Amino acid sequence: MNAAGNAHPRPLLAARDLRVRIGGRHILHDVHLDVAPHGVTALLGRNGAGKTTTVRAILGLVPRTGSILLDGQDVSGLRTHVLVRRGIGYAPEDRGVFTALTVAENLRLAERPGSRPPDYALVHDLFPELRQRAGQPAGTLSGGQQQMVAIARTLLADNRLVIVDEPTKGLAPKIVTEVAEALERAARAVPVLMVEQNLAVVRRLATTCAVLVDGRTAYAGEAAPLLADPRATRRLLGVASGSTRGGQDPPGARASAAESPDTREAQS
Ligand SMILES: Nc1ncnc2c1ncn2[C@@H]1O[C@H](COP(=O)(O)OP(=O)(O)OP(=O)(O)O)[C@@H](O)[C@H]1O
Repeated sequence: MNAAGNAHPRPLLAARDLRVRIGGRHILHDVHLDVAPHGVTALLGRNGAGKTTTVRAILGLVPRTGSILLDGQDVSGLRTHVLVRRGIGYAPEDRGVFTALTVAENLRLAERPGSRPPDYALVHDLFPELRQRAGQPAGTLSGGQQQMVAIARTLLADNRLVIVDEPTKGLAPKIVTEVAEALERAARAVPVLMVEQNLAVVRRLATTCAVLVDGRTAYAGEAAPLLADPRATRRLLGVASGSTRGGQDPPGARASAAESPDTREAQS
């Protein structure tokens, strides 16, 4: 219960009727998404469903319509640099690491004059390797280490929401576990919106989720009931929930919210 006596606290970020059109093509039609004020919210969907575009729309990196509230304040019309100043951190799918700069220099880029001092203790506790490799050019790091730099940067800045896009993509299983552990601990400090196709990672980290199908929200709610329903995950994500990786289309599989009577439909 929150102070108002509601079972569901106000979402930290609430996107409604988010639409994106690029080059005359409708990429997002009607996305709505609530990011919980605590822990990890997962954004799921098959390849090409619109997950990255949704994140980019929230950040103002693509022209969008619809409403976006951050902590109840309308931020729909704000440009990216203003949203960043308002405390939205972003670790993009390509990690956005400056390869010619050292690890320490990459981290220093996240420091924001005038806001609270960067929490290097937290970052070095989560990612001890980054302290050891402080003087190493980031371009010589492994993919997993670069991912750690990208996540660490979002934690150093004084952010109230961190968005990570496919943090475990392409990583070896051992590194996936390390990144998942770090995110789990990071989410105790700041709420996280995570685009992820590794359902084992989603199961471990996310309490709430939204599933996109063809640029529309097809499910929004608790993650556990969805992941416990192999028929629903097969329909919406293209895999049975016992599988590790969502997002791939098995032959003959077709995600359709309309044909999912046992799956809670998205609510406006
Ligand atoms: N700049 C763009 N120009 C044209 N089409 C685009 C652009 N960006 C995305 N798209 C298209 O929009 C659709 C959604 O792409 P998006 O990257 O958001 O999906 P996704 O769910 O993140 O996919 P993936 O899991 O493969 O990363 C895809 O069909 C993609 O080809």
